[in-house]
Amino acid sequence: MAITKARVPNVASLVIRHGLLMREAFSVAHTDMAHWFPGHMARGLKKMQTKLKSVDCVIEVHDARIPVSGRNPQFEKRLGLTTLKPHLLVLNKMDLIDMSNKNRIMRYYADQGINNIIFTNCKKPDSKGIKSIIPKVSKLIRESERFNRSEEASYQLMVIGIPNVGKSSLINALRAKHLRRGKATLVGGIPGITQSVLERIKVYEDPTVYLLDTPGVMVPKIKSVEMGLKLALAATIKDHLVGEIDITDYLLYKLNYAGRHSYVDYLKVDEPTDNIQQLLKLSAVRHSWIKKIRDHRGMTEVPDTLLSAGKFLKGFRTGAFGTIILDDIPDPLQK
Ligand SMILES: Nc1nc2c(ncn2[C@@H]2O[C@H](COP(=O)(O)OP(=O)(O)OP(=O)(O)O)[C@@H](O)[C@H]2O)c(=O)[nH]1
Repeated sequence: MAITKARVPNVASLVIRHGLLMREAFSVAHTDMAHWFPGHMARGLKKMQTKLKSVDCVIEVHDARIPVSGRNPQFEKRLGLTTLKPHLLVLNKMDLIDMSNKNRIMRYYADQGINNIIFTNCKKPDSKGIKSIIPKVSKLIRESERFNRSEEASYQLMVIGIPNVGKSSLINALRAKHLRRGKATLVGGIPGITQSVLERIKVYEDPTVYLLDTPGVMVPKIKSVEMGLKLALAATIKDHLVGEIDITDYLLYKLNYAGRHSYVDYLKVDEPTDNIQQLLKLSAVRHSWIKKIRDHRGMTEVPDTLLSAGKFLKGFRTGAFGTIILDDIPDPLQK
C-alpha cells in the first residue's frame, strides 16, 4: 500500500461537523508515490507531437470533478496548447458535478487564458454540450491560420487528456450524434484502455471532421498525496496502485465534510462514521461479503473489506452520493 498513516486521529483534532464527530483535517504521512505512475505514458506524448502538424485543433478532455487537479501541464509545454493550435477544453462528466459552480470554474480558467470551454455528458450524445462541439471547433479553425493544412477541406482534431476522463466516450458520442453510428473506440471504467494513437475516426460530414483518439497521459508529478487521492477517486489512476482503503478513507472524509451521509443506506450501515475500517467491515457483514484467511487457528472467515471498498467507490463514481467537485476552485474575483 502506498500510504502509511496514523488511522486513529489525535482527539484534539476532532470536530463536530454536520452532527458527526470527525477529523478536522485529512492528513496523511506518505512514503512513496512514485509507483502511482505507469511508466509508458511519456511515449504517448511523443507520438502526439509527431501527429500535431496534421491536426487543425486540439480537444483536451478533462474530468469536471477535478478541474484544478491533474490537468497535465506537459500538454501545454510539449503540444503548445493555446499557442500552436486552436484549443478547446472539454470538461466531461458534468452529470457528476454541481453545475452551480460553472461560472466559478470558467473564471478560474479564464484567469489562465483558457476561454474555449464546453461542459459535456458523454452518456447523452443528444445533450447541449455534445451538440455544440463541432460548431465551436469549426469556428475556431476558421478563425485560425491553418498553415500547411490551408488547402485541406476536411478537419482533423486530436483528442487528448489524462487517463479515463472520457476521450473515447466523447468520440463515440460525436459519432452517435452526427453520424448515427455505433462505437468506434473502446471505452472502459479503468484507466489505460486506449493504448496507442489510433487511426482517424470520422465523426461529421460536411465538412468532414476526423478525430484522433490518443492514450491518456498522466501528469508527470503528483504534487501531494491529496492530489493523488483525488485523481484516484476520479479513476484516473488504477485503484490498487494507490490502495482501495486509502482512497475510500479520503472519500469518507470528503462526504462527511460536506454533510453527505447517503452512504449510510447505500452501504447498509446504521449511522455516519468517520472510521473507514469500521464502515467497510460492517458493510461487508451486512452484505455477507466474507473471505477466508489463513491464520494461527487455520482458516478463519473475516469480512471482505475490499469488496465493500469497491462498492463504496462505485457509488461515488456513478453519482450515488450526489454531485461532487473534489477540488476547491480558486476564484480570481476573490484575489
Ligand atoms: N458519468 C459519466 N461517465 C462517463 C462520461 N464519459 C465517460 N464516462 C465513463 O468514464 C469511463 C472512461 O471513459 P473512456 O471513454 O474509456 O475514457 P478515456 O479517456 O478514453 O480512457 P483511457 O483510454 O483510459 O485514457 C467509462 O466508464 C465511461 O463510461 C460522462 O460524461 N459521464
